Amino acid sequence: MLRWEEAPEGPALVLLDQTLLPAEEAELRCTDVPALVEAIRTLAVRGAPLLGIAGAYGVALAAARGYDVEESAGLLERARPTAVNLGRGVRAAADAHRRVLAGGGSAEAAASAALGAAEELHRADAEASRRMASHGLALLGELLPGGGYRLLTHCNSGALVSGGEGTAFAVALAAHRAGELRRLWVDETRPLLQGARLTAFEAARNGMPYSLLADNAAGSLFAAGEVDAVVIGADRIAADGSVANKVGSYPLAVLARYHHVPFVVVAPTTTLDVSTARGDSIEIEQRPGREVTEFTPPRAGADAARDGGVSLAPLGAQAYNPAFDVTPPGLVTAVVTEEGVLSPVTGGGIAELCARSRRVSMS
Ligand SMILES: CSC[C@@H](O)[C@@H](O)C(=O)COP(=O)(O)O
Repeated sequence: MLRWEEAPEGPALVLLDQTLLPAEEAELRCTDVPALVEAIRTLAVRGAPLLGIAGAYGVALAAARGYDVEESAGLLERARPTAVNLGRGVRAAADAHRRVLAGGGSAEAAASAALGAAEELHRADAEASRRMASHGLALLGELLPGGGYRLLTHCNSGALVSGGEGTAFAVALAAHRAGELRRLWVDETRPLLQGARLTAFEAARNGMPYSLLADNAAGSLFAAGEVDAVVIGADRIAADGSVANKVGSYPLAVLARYHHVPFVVVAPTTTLDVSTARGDSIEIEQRPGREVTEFTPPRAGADAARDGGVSLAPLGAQAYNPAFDVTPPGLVTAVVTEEGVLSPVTGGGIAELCARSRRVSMS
């Protein structure tokens, strides 16, 4: 969903602008770091794994175009706080760049090392996605031996956020290809509608049986016995197994527990963060209140910050708009990574997965 482009006037990072989906599939060419930072803040590029990849390419872009790499890395890393992948991707490329310079290499060689780190991260994420889909499908087979799954998902975790086919969505897609997906329930995911705009778009593209629901309809769906499992992604998993993901994930976990339905988190090991001890230490991004009080339809050239949208509330209404919430490990049935499945979710298990991944992944 993004690519590096070499052009006579210099390199660019080309993104599919997710703010315009599903109305329009348009590309956004970032030729400098401020443009990429803006694309990250406005969610033109989004989702934990892709943020890591974009951040790494951002450092490569700064290096290739002769900007101050350390300063650019700082700007990128601070663009959004919750997904641990962003800082990780940025640091992986910045470290590669720094190592070459420290060894007496040229600026060109350092830039090429930063690009190599970004490409490696991109490739490794595609591979992780394949392995998560396979582990996740096997897990569903164990949890739901009857087959014919009705899966509920939240936000967007497919190819739009990944070097491959995604995280939780990739598991649902694998179930579909295996002939075992009876229905994908797609939460619309207020206020920015990643479910309605993006997951439904990906489900339709893949010919999956899906239905969209307003987030507040989930309770009645569980009560009607229509959900066999919840599958969601993650933006950061703390050392104790707490899972930060799109706001609205935690209420689904509570519902799932009450209704004895498995709640499965699918995330690459690059989303595990053992340096954050507990869920309440995870920084939760607070977004502008107007995302709740106004609606800006996806359309070419629209910019919610500049144009505003259609008012949904009285002028001057205050709003609470956290982008993420945290689900405690006790409510999570399993965490599926490319290195295997952890169930039950414990701090020791997270540390073990993380240690295993260090051989293949980044610090
Ligand atoms: C692999 S997707 C996991 C998460 O990144 C996803 O569920 C999510 O919360 C994305 O939030 P967003 O604010 O759209 O970047």
